[in-house]
Amino acid sequence: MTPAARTQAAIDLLDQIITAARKGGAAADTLATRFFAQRRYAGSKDRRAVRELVYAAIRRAGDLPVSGRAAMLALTDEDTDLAATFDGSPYGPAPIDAGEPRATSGIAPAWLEASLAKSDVPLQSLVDRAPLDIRANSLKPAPDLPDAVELRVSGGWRLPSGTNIEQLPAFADGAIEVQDEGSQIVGLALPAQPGMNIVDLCAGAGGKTLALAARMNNEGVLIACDTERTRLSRLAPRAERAGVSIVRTRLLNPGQEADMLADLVGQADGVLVDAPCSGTGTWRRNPEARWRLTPDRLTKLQALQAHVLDLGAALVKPGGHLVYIVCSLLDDEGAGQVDAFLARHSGWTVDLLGLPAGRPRGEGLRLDPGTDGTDGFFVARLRAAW
Ligand SMILES: C[S@@+](CC[C@H](N)C(=O)[O-])C[C@H]1O[C@@H](n2cnc3c(N)ncnc32)[C@H](O)[C@@H]1O
Repeated sequence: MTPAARTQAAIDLLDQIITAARKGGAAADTLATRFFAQRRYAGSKDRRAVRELVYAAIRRAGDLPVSGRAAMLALTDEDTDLAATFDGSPYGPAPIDAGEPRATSGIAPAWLEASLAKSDVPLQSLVDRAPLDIRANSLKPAPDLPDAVELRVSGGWRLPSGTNIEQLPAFADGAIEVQDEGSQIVGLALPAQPGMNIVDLCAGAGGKTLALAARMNNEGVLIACDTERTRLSRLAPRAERAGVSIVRTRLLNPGQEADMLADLVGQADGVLVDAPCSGTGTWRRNPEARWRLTPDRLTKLQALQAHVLDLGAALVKPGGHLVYIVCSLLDDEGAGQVDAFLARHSGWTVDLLGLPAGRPRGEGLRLDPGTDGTDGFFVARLRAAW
């Protein structure tokens, strides 16, 4: 592909991403995969170049751009080579008209930037590129990763960006899992020992479940729940690959969770509530997610967070732990949720957390990309009365 054709391809893909963000369609990564599957003529260098242009344009635009062309034009202000590809050549974009609309640069839509500021969130690095972190699975022999750099968390490693992880023998053997350093760190907040009875209430595809199972040395009971069948169904094959046999999955029906969890009430040594959230801490990985969030969606997420916290609390046995995690930096989803929980439930106390990253925020700790170099998280550990 010519440089101009790559620019036009990036504009076309951005148009699809913008439409999907507006209408609640597929994520950018999924759209990119489909886009290239339909354009077999694009070689690997073309695909990489187009992806880079697309993600640079997404990262730069704080709010939903009016079009893919407007998003790309915003990049041309600092990139004269890119501007030169708007040359009207076959397969290339039309020449730039003075006064054409350009996407405005920023970190997030104005309402969201205001919420982040209210929560004292350092805005720098929120949409930077994320590194590639893995967790070595202690249930398997130590992986051979000559180019890896050790992280602050035991068993955590950073691989050179661009590593094709799925082609590493250690991945096929279940000796490593992709997991952001911050995610590994906040998971440590739940005491997990061999023989314990633990519930991972919002397990998803099991990123934190598998880390818990390894810390339990695959001994005890680990019940992984979720309301999303597709996500939860990805856990069993991952567990098998990782040599984990203590996980029992339980698919919950939204609205009927309490009934479906009734047999577990008051039984768990520990419950992890890795709650559904806005994902403001993971924009490095899904930068277009900030175009999708609305105040109404945020309000609904907050109600869901309070709901899953209450569900989780009921499962904890006297003296047991409830750990609340969100990959959001907003106080309304983090520290504020824990304050509201403590106001609703008497008899719970808060444990001080000593983790290798993060700073105190309300009754918990917050990790942010700018300060910690991890995805953003809030975590708090609560203890049930004896
Ligand atoms: C942040 S994600 C979990 C990520 C996962 N723990 C991991 O480490 O990869 C939140 C999960 O909560 C699930 N969820 C939403 N509502 C729920 C509910 N009422 N009960 C249980 N899980 C729920 C979502 O389907 C989603 O998979």
